Amino acid sequence: MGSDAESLVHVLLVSFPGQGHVNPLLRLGKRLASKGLLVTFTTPESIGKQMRKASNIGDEPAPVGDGFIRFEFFEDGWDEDEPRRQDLDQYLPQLEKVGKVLIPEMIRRNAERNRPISCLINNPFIPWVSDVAESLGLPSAMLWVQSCACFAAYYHYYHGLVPFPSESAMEIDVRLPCMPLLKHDEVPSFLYPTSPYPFLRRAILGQYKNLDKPFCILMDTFQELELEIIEYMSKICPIKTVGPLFKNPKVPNANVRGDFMKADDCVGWLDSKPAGSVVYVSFGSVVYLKQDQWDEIAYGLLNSNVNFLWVMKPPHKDSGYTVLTLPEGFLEKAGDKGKVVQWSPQEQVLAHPAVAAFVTHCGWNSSMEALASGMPIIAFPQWGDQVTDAKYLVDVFKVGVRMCRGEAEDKLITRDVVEKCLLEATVGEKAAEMKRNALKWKAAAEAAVAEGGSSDRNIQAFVDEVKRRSVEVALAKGSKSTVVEAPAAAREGAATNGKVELVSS
Ligand SMILES: O=c1ccn([C@@H]2O[C@H](COP(=O)(O)OP(=O)(O)O)[C@@H](O)[C@H]2O)c(=O)[nH]1
Ligand SMILES: O=C(/C=C/c1ccccc1)O[C@@H]1O[C@H](CO)[C@@H](O)[C@H](O)[C@H]1O
Repeated sequence: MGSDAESLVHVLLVSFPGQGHVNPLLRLGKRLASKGLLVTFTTPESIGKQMRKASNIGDEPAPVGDGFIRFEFFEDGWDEDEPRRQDLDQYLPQLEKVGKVLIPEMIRRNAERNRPISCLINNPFIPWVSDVAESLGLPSAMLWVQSCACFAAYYHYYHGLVPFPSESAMEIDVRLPCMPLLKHDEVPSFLYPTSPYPFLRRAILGQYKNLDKPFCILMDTFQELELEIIEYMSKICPIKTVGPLFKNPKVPNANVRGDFMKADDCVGWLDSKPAGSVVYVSFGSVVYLKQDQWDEIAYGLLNSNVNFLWVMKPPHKDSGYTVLTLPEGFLEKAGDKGKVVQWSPQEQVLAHPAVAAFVTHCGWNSSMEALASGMPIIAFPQWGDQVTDAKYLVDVFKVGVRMCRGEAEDKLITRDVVEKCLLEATVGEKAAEMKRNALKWKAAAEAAVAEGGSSDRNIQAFVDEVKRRSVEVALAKGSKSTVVEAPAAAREGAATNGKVELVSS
């Protein structure tokens, strides 16, 4: 590795191996690199393999702005085709067991190769990363990859601060400070007593058990979007909002991406469509609908007569899902009005002038990408944070219409409802009003990440703090020579050119 990269303060980003987690952490990594850090991104090799195949990930550190980003993956201890990876109840403990050994080894290896790590950053579902940092005397931070509203909901649940739906009172509404009243089915659904995903509730609440360990909780949201709840929770936890992370004003190294699948080409097809004439339909990387629901959506799309781009990702072979099919003759009937792909370049799609609205499962990444692209949505949430995000997108941010309330309702949304929602979001006064609101959020998002905006200031403050702490870490370890760009406070009385040289004892 070039000595340029070796002289920079080095942070290690450890990601849960899900697309909705890798994307925001990698985007944060690029942002930190652009501000002059050396960033190493790691996640299990099973995903590393897919990322290398689908995206442009080389062996050398990639230059990003003033810094660099590089990748190192770790083995999770299971065979390549181990089906238990799809069962998080088994996989999360395995990841913790292996990660607690291999991440310290990775950190030691990097120190031996003249790039000592000064800080660890993880995303939710793998809260043990802050234990690793603590055991090695390193600072850690956590990137919360959902909304601040969801963060607050989990916080109040964990500390038992307000009543939540329980077995004896399933349908109670939940009143949280600085938030609209949440109906029982608008609370993050992992908290329902009947949730089929108790392992995800455990994983997320594990993060709250460890919440005193990270010195900073970074959030992929922005001050202006969730003002009151961010201010409220910031008095309790060391929160810094840094989103929307996907909107990087300086677009440093757009080649570094973390897709698990190569995106199909659909931009040429979009180019051939009139402005505001296409509905984009995607349910993210994990949600998988039932065949009868898929059929209703298909007929709703045909009957509404809109142009559509529909993502139909293949299920993982060990997921237990059967492959969805389209109704017979569907593609012929749609003709050039419709395009079906396995994976889309979503950021480009949402920014495309042909796209009028987005039917989304309301994962937080998709929600932020839509808001920051000025894209009205049609909410089709299923579980977890998605049901809360849908509430906010429709009733608080006012950029969408609701097509369903979530998986727990167990209700087939018929083709008539699908058609009605598609038309409501694309034609008429309500559609125009949602578009105006969406464009306001787009402008606010751009201002937040622009130089001097709320998220940009927070990123810069975080980078300065990491650099300051790296000096402390190096001193405590009596480590080998590390040159850092010193933050203003540390510069006083220090060496020339704003650099501090620490020499090993
Ligand atoms: O065809 C697709 C579908 C999704 N995404 C990306 O995958 C991520 C999905 O994250 P989200 O939180 O929306 O949902 P999840 O997949 O975690 O449920 C987002 O960054 C999307 O831009 C994409 O690039 N192409
Ligand atoms: O990535 C996941 C969940 C992955 C999973 C779940 C069950 C079995 C295997 C893998 O969740 C998504 O995370 C996003 C960020 O927290 C969130 O916004 C999306 O709604 C989730 O779908």
